Amino acid sequence: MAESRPYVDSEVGRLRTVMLHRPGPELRRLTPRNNGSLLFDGIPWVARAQEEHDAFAEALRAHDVEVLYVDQLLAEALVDPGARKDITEVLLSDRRWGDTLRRRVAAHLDDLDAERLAATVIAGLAHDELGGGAGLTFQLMDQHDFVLEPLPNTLFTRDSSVWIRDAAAVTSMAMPARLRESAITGTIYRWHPRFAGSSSLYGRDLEPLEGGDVLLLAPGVVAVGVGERTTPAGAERLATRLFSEKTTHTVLAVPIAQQRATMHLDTVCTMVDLDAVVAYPAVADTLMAYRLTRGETGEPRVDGPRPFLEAAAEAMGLERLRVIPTGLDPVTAEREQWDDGNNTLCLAPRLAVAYERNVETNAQLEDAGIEVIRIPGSELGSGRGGPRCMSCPIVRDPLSAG
Ligand SMILES: NC(=O)NCCC[C@H](N)C(=O)O
Repeated sequence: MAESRPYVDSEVGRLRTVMLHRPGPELRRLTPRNNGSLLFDGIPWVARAQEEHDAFAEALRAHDVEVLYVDQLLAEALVDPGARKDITEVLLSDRRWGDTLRRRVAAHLDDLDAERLAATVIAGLAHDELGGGAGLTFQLMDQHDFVLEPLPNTLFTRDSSVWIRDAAAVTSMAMPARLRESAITGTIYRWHPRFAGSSSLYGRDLEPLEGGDVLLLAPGVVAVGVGERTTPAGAERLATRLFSEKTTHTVLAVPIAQQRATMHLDTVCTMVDLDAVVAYPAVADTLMAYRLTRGETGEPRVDGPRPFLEAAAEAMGLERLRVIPTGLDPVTAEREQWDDGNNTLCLAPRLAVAYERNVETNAQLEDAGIEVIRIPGSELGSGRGGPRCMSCPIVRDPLSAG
């Protein structure tokens, strides 16, 4: 069967192709010394995390979703010398190194074939992998430190790029620990033959914007969370770019508290049907939205704020947006929100993947007519992300006519 071109215009159109990353050696490099700065809340049991991830991928395949893997796509892209040059430049731009270490790392990377280079980009480079003769900076490094930090959050493919219709927005990551991830997606989309000719909506050097904050509420309507990761300027820049494409009429900028539990909009609210979201009531009910529409001067026109759920329904042409709450009592709701109960991945309207551990939220979803595909996530969840965070949709059936 011919490969479909990338196209995503909603959160709920039938999912056809998705990009995942199976956790690997980069997770084995999490230690109690670095897990905080690498944005993990604990030290995952890697073999179990891989089993859980395989179960996720299998559940998707069982529903006829094609699963692509980041490391394979990157290795395939890196066969092209241009891709190799691009990614090597990013790796060598570390300002902590002097010329000697930079030359030593460059020589090391040069010796790697495409597959091993892709693996190194993700897993990083440990001190003892480089050997001697790398100068003072290298000698004074703690042997437990990494010359190139690992990227354990590659697992959360949602954040480093977003497809909006047929264009890729390679995002600009806010946290230092994740900066290199969008160099990976940028390299894949620019150099991998599968994505040849696709246009680019955003870039890794622009104002911070992460994919977990971007919700495609309906064709032409995009919500962007603004908080710990996405800046107001990032939301505004994305809106400007989308309006110039003429396919988006409304962007809702939604301020969210700048704290870990609500790091992205998709940690408090995701779509499960054409007109329904699962949401953490303590936050969702109080969210406000600024509405951005196409202005005459080319700059977005801003109005509001007004309640998000109301503004969303209006922009989507609905009387109201149904809200399925996370958990029943406030304590359970808070626990299940923390464990990504709101972070579901819709495979089609009323069909969503969710972590099995969020028992109450899943029951609420089923009561509301949503079919829930439960997956284990005890180890995967230690990075604080659920099925939506762990998936980057590349092809969904369109909801719009054109
Ligand atoms: N969209 C998401 O909420 N992604 C989860 C990202 C988790 C990751 N450990 C982070 O802190 O960035």
